[in-house]
Amino acid sequence: MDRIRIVGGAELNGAIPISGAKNAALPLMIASLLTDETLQLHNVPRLADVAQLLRILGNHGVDHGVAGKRPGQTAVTGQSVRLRARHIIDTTAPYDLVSKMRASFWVIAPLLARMGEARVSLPGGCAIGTRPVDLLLMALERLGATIDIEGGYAIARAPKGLKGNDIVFPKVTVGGTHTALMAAVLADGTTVIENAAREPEVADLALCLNTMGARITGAGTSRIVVDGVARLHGAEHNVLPDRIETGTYAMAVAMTGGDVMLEGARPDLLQDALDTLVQVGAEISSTNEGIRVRRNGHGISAVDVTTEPFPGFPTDLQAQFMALMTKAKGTSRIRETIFENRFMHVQELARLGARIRLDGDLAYVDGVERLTGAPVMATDLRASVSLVIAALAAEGETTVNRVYHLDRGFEALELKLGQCGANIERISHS
Ligand SMILES: CC(=O)N[C@H]1[C@@H](OP(=O)(O)OP(=O)(O)OC[C@H]2O[C@@H](n3ccc(=O)[nH]c3=O)[C@H](O)[C@@H]2O)O[C@H](CO)[C@@H](O)[C@@H]1O
Ligand SMILES: C=C(OP(=O)(O)O)C(=O)O
Repeated sequence: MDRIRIVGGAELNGAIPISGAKNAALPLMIASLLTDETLQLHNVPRLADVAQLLRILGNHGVDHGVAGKRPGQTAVTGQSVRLRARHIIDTTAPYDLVSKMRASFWVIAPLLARMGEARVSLPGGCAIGTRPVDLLLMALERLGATIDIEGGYAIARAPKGLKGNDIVFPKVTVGGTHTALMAAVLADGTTVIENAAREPEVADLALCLNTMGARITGAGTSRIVVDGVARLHGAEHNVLPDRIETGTYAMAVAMTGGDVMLEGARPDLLQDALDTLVQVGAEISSTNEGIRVRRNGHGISAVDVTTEPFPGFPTDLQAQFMALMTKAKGTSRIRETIFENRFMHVQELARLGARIRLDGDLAYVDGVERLTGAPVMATDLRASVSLVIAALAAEGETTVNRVYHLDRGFEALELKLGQCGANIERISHS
């Protein structure tokens, strides 16, 4: 298993190209199941999750190919992926595939919409908490599907097709909104999704679906209206930049000090997190090139945050922000409201000398003068990168084990940080 070795203490200076968003690329790839024509996606990050989803889609009959680089794509980021689901050969997504990646459960919606049936293994929980799908199934039922749970599988059937209807989500769910959208686009009549997730990745999916011939308005707001169409066609679409990767590197610069241009990053995708970083003591400016993050000289201050659905502070940046707060002046209170167990990084940060107390969904982080390197273990994707951020500012050497978590969501991490001056290397073990 690969490990990452970091010797802390170096400032970050230079430029980091921001990759396409994992959490947009995955539902966009799944949308290829909705048409028998080709969907070509550009700016798809090279990640383990993308490779795994290609395997899952292949099982349903999707042909794929990497279609070559576009001008402007660098060696470090992105690939263009061509997907064609000319024939769906299997409407079952088995346990051994779905259990490896939660987002693959979303295939249930396009398979049902196009084929009238889908049999998809329930995803189960993961390190950050339970990952329920009751609201995703509720959305499909509202569109006329029958749902049976048998042998660990959700079996959705709509032999006469789906019918547009109102779907009111009792809480904001990104997966639920993706599911509702992908089912409603081919339903007969109009669907109104109330309390829809406003995450940019939902709007990106809707934009792509509209390019494929769907009729969706209001994506990016909490009320989305979908007028169903009989069929969708092929399209070409650019995946939007990864706001979580952007925020992660912004926090790394705030942690180490320095001056880095996050190329291609869009401030509108993470305004709340950027405002928080300004309160912490970083300087943030937006240019045509991207977002410039600087911190020179003075230290960082403790700031409280609460994770919330978009446009609030994202749960996917909570671990990274906690790493930053370990060296802030004062005590920061960090409340996690989306996942009940997303504090697995706390005990590993403690190994580097962080002082953090947990009380239910609240973490109290008392800033310390110095962190010191140690061997640490990644427990999930964002937790693992929080350890990298802490290690960059720790004295001495840190080894981050279980790097496969990082490879799920951070493209060329050691290259991107290394070219800005970080002392970081991957130690490969075959
Ligand atoms: C709103 C939110 O921040 N969602 C995050 C969530 O999306 P993801 O799509 O995984 O999760 P949801 O947005 O669906 O879940 C939001 C909340 O709703 C609950 N829920 C969800 C579905 C369901 O059927 N029943 C139910 O009760 C969840 O337990 C959770 O507390 O994790 C992703 C990966 O970390 C993040 O990128 C998303 O930003
Ligand atoms: C936890 C994440 O991914 P997933 O929902 O696929 O587990 C994430 O993107 O931070």
